[in-house]
Amino acid sequence: MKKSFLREAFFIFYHIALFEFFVVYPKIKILAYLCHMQLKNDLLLRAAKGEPVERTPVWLMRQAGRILPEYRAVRDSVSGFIELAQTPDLAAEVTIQPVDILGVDAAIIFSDILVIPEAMGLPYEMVEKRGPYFPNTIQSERDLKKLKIANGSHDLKYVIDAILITKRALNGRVPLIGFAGAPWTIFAYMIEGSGSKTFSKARAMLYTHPKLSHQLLQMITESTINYLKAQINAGVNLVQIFDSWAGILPPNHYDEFSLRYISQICDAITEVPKTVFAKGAFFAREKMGALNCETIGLDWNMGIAESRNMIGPNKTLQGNLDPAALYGNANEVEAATIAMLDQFKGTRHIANLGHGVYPDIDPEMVKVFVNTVKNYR
Ligand SMILES: Cc1c2[nH]c(c1CCC(=O)O)Cc1[nH]c(c(CCC(=O)O)c1C)Cc1[nH]c(c(CCC(=O)O)c1C)Cc1[nH]c(c(C)c1CCC(=O)O)C2
Repeated sequence: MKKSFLREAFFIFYHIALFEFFVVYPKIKILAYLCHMQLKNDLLLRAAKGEPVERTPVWLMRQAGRILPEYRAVRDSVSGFIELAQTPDLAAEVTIQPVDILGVDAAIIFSDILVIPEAMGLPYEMVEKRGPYFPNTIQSERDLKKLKIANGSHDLKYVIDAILITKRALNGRVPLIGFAGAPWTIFAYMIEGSGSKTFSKARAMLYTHPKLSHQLLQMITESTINYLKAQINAGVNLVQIFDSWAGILPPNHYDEFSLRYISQICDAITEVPKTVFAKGAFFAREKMGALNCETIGLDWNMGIAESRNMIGPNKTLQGNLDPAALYGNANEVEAATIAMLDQFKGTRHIANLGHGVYPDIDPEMVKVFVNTVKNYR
């Protein structure tokens, strides 16, 4: 009798324990995870999806690094940009600085578009005051054979770790933006080996070796998709593709060697909203309206009303104050920002500059820009 009672008690206890462990505990964990992940400010995501917003969200391209003395203090504590980007705790710290100091509505993970060539087997250096430099470049089939398709979570683990730390530290205050370079812009650096006014070696390659160009662009595209998916799994809420050198291609080459690959990326990324910023691609605006993405970034040369007509009503537009407008005094910055906001008329808009903020801009003027957007109705 006593024995069978004990057996019964053990049996019940055993099942309760099983239920707790496999049903209740995971549910609590998932709930905690969701609560933690719930964004307190999701203006950027709602604006990207075309949902109603109380006010226009605002952030700045290249807001992490460049302008803040707080950034320079962290950077001076290590050997330079690359070590900073590869130290997840520090990368997370400088990612969050603009949220704390400038009051922007989103953070963008501190890294660089050139981590992709490195993960494919082509390392870069960052030369003080001159920019990126690749000791080896791609010139032939033989060079291409040395490259591999990058695996985002393994080859770029330091970025993924920085995202995980940033998400925890942000605690849902604002969304975190992930990013990558567009395949054409990455290709341009891999062929040219450094920045250039004309990228003539990279453009020559499209004429002299079209097949090799497509092979390399396809490898970059697949690496980029892997990388963006790894960023999304780690918690980024939106991704932006930077095609910084879009504007140096003729329209037919832009279709064939850039848009085609951006389009593959947009189709492959289905988990979060996507922004495509193609600097100088005024000639491609109609086609960009047909991309499978939520937001199109405008540079400051692109007319706002004209861009809306060409891109259509079904995309959010991001931009596009001239970065040089921030050299003005507070009244001038405010007036320029209001003039820009007036033209967007509040419809599907994310406020930003028309390109990255310039390194010698006074952070106080960035605050005037941000606060003008926040107070605008
Ligand atoms: C073309 C391009 C690059 N990198 C990037 C682009 C696309 C955007 C654009 O068109 O501006 C993108 C980028 N680079 C960096 C970020 C971090 C996040 C952000 O603040 O937006 C982002 C989004 C950090 C960085 N990338 C770089 C720095 C400066 C390094 C330093 O601290 O000295 C930072 C903070 C270096 C870099 N990296 C690159 C160049 C040409 C340079 C040198 C000149 C410069 O500062 O822009 C390549």
